[in-house]
Amino acid sequence: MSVLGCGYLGAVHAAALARLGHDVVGVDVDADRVAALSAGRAPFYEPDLARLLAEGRAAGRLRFTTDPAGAAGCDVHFLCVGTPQRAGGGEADLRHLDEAVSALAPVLRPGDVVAGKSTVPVGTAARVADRLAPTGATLVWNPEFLREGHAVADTLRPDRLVYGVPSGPAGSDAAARLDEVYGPLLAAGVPRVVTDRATAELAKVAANAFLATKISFMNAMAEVCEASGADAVELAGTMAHDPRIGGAYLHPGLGFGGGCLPKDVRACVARARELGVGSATTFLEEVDAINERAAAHAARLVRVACGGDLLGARVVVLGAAFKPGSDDVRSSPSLALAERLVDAGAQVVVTDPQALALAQASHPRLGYQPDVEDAARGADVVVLATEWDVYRHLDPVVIGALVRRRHVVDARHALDHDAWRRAGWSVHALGRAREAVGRTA
Ligand SMILES: NC(=O)c1ccc[n+]([C@@H]2O[C@H](COP(=O)([O-])OP(=O)(O)OC[C@H]3O[C@@H](n4cnc5c(N)ncnc54)[C@H](O)[C@@H]3O)[C@@H](O)[C@H]2O)c1
Ligand SMILES: O=c1ccn([C@@H]2O[C@H](COP(=O)(O)OP(=O)(O)O[C@H]3O[C@H](CO)[C@@H](O)[C@H](O)[C@H]3O)[C@@H](O)[C@H]2O)c(=O)[nH]1
Repeated sequence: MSVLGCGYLGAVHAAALARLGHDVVGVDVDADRVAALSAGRAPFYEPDLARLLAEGRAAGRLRFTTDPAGAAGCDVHFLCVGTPQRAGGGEADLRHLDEAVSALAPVLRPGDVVAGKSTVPVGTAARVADRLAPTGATLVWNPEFLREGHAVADTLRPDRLVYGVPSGPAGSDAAARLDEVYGPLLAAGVPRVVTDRATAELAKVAANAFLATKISFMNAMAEVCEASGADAVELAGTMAHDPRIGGAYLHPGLGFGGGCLPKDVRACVARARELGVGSATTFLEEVDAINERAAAHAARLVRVACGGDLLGARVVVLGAAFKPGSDDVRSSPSLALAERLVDAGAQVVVTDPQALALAQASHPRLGYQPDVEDAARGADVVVLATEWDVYRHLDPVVIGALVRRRHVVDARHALDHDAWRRAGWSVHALGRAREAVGRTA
């Protein structure tokens, strides 16, 4: 089988298919990425991916190429190319998908299955299916729900498999072929939902929109907590006891980033607007707006920690990745915060255990320092922006001896505030007015 697009999704998918026992060719237009993957190197940081790539190569089941003709002879093809936000608008940019479909079409044979895994606006599959009709291949939509940082485990043990298939025998045959592809997962009890293509496309978009909604809901409540003297972390903890609500994605803080949630919320807004569905448009616009406010709010906390003026203040930002366990800096809330601080006149030094190279490439005007202790030296404020374990476990006494002033802003609620206070730090955190009151009392 073939996998078109070997980024965070496709490289993991290709390696996982090889693990399931299939012969796999990965196709990507990025020659550097193909060279790295062909040499068995993961082109980005993702735990366990290098091991899976090495395994696939050693078994002779996994190869990579820049030539789409390499997909010839495969009977199942997975579309895993990027669908980023279009420059200057919220819509999804489907250019890469259209190019991949054009490149694939000449090698397709009647009865082949093309499975779209990229996240797309509802209605895209119908359009792609029309384009593929002359080839006789069947298009299914088979969205992917993996999380970066857990991508290998999520691909080999997904919560669910979703097949969006056309009606009729072609659809049933394609579903049966996907059952063979995912045989070991189904045998292990992974639930599978067979539906139409539009529902499958939306199953993915709606899941991400819902996760984003939970995060923004909690951040809105954190704003209420600050205004009223309540505590957002304790509030989230009490809500989590209700199994109808659940504790996942209720962690207040700097908000959601990455290559998925922000652009998928905006693409859903744009598509709902096109379809004339005002409720989804305005609802998700607010989810996005609350998320944008989270970084602005964190920047204000840093200003307060600095005594009201950021001009010339030295601020160390712990974390550049959009979340721990990844080197991905797409729409990283940490970097958005760092940029705001620079705008306000601060001298910002960013550190991160994995993401510095990508951060430096996309945000060249920020200062960078790979070593956390060197980064902290002479700082007026320390900001915890990405909750890597290495930052959670920093010794506030050791860091306290390096900085100029002991102010810490915990934008992810990841530090032991009592331990930091005992070491002489003033601690600032979103949605924790009571702590702030305690501090000034
Ligand atoms: N990253 C995730 O965690 C994740 C999870 C689930 C779904 N998704 C969705 O999967 C899709 C891919 O996301 P990603 O994070 O892997 O993006 P990415 O940017 O990391 O990877 C996309 C890859 O596609 C390649 N590409 C572009 N045009 C191509 C073409 N014509 N032919 C072959 N390759 C081409 C690029 O060179 C790149 O390597 C998106 O729709 C995304 O929303 C991503
Ligand atoms: O309570 C929470 C949980 C997460 N986040 C933030 O939300 C963002 C996204 O986190 P996560 O969902 O773990 O990352 P992704 O790897 O982007 O995964 C999401 O996006 C993928 C791509 O579509 C989907 O496949 C996954 O199911 C979906 O979880 C990160 O910035 C987190 O810091 C919070 O702020 N609070």
